[in-house]
Order: sequence, then structure tokens, then C-alpha cells
Amino acid sequence: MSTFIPLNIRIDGRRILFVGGGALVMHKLQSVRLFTGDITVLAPDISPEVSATDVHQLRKSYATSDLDGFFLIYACSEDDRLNRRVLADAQEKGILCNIVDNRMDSDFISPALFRHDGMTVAVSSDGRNARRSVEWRNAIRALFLGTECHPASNL
Ligand SMILES: C[C@@]1(CC(=O)O)c2cc3[nH]c(cc4nc(cc5[nH]c(cc(n2)[C@H]1CCC(=O)O)[C@@](C)(CC(=O)O)[C@@H]5CCC(=O)O)C(CC(=O)O)=C4CCC(=O)O)c(CCC(=O)O)c3CC(=O)O
Ligand SMILES: NC(=O)C1=CN([C@@H]2O[C@H](COP(=O)(O)OP(=O)(O)OC[C@H]3O[C@@H](n4cnc5c(N)ncnc54)[C@H](O)[C@@H]3O)[C@@H](O)[C@H]2O)C=CC1
Repeated sequence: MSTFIPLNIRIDGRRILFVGGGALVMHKLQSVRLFTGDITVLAPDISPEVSATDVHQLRKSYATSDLDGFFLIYACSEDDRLNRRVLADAQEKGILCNIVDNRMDSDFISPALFRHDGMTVAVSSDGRNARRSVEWRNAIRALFLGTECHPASNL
């Protein structure tokens, strides 16, 4: 069984890498960009939506040395074998890595977030039920903002 502890990790001055540049990266960027602008996206094909953001872009196929200098890695390509290679390379180098939607193997997972007035709420199900995390986050957000509570996921 995978177990996780919630932490707030310092990221100022530290670089974050996404391997892959499709729809899923765009989705993940929406939350990560709330916290840092120092994000690099590496993929042979980077979607127009990702390209239109202010992230650093490397249009190339992944190589192990691409991980050097990064603090956190998100392996988000559509190629599961590649994602697993990225994870193995990162672990070899002592860098924390998330394989998208794979809580069993990831070093960390992403909670459902709500940020307001300098405060952050992060909800997790330890990766067991992401939809439930979104519903809890939305309920907490409604409590603070007095808005209608519904399960649609937007920050
Ligand atoms: C392990 C993890 C990924 C990781 O971090 O590695 C993971 C895994 C999986 N998600 C799945 C599905 C969905 N995920 C969402 C949404 C979000 N998922 C997020 C996190 C996580 N999802 C991590 C665990 C978090 C925790 O601990 O609870 C959020 C909170 C944050 C983020 O992604 O940044 C983000 C909300 C963003 C926001 O709104 O703010 C929605 C709803 C939607 O899109 O609105 C659905 C459709 C559900 C449906 O359709 O019912 C499935 C397939 C399940 C299945 O098919 O049954 C898996 C795989 C599996 O469960 O094995
Ligand atoms: N789109 C979504 O909301 C969700 C996607 N997923 C899974 O996440 C994965 C990615 O999904 P999408 O972003 O939608 O796919 P996508 O097909 O839009 O993007 C895949 C990205 O991987 C990159 N890539 C391929 N080979 C590479 C290499 N050798 N080096 C670096 N980058 C490489 C491609 O250039 C592309 O940018 C898929 O496995 C998908 O099943 C899972 C849940 C939701």
C-alpha cells in the first residue's frame, strides 16, 4: 500500500520539469503555476496551449541528462515505458518524481488545491479517490467563498 505525508516543500530558486507537453501537462500546470514560474516543459510535441504559457520549453525527446539541475519531475508523456524510465533515472539521481496518475510508483502525488487570501488548502485521498478530493476541496472552497458547492474542478 502506498502511504503519503502532506508537506509544504520549498521551491523558490528550484526548478521543476515536466516530461511531456500535452493536455495533461496543461491541466497540471494550472495548479503548479500558482506556486512557481520556474517551470520547464520538455517534449518533441508541445501543445499550442502549453506553448502559449510562460513556461520554458525544450522541444526534444527525453534523455537522462535532461534531469540534471531539476528539483522535482513530473513524468507526463503518453508513453508509460518512458514515464517509468524517467522515474528510474530521477530516483537514481535522488530527484523526486511523479508519474502521472500512478500513485503506486510515484514519489509524490498532487492534492486538490484551494488558495485564498494567502492560505492554501490541499486535499488528498492518498491517491485512492481523486474525485472525492475534488469534491471535498470544492466543499471547503464553498465554505470560505460562500459560493455554490458543485463537483466541477476549477481552482
Ligand atoms: C494519484 C493522482 C495523480 C498524481 O498526483 O499522481 C490521481 C490519480 C487519478 N485521477 C483520476 C481521475 C480524476 N482525477 C481528477 C482530478 C484531479 N486529480 C488530482 C490528483 C490525483 N489524481 C492524484 C491523487 C490525489 C488524491 O490523493 O486524492 C487532482 C486533485 C490534482 C491534480 O491533478 O493536480 C485533480 C483535480 C484538479 C483540480 O480540480 O484542482 C478528476 C476530476 C476532474 O478532472 O475534475 C478525475 C476523474 C474522476 C471521474 O471521472 O470520476 C484517476 C482515474 C480514476 C478512475 O478512472 O477511476 C486516477 C488514477 C487512479 O486513481 O489510479
Ligand atoms: N489528458 C488527460 O486529462 C489525462 C491523461 N492521462 C494519461 O496521461 C498521459 C498523457 O496524456 P496527454 O497529455 O493527454 O497526452 P498527449 O498525447 O496530449 O501528450 C503526450 C506528450 O508526451 C510527449 N512525448 C512523447 N514521447 C516523448 C519523449 N520521448 N520525450 C518527451 N516527451 C515525449 C509528446 O510529445 C506529447 O507532448 C497519457 O498516458 C494519458 O492516458 C490520464 C488521465 C487524464
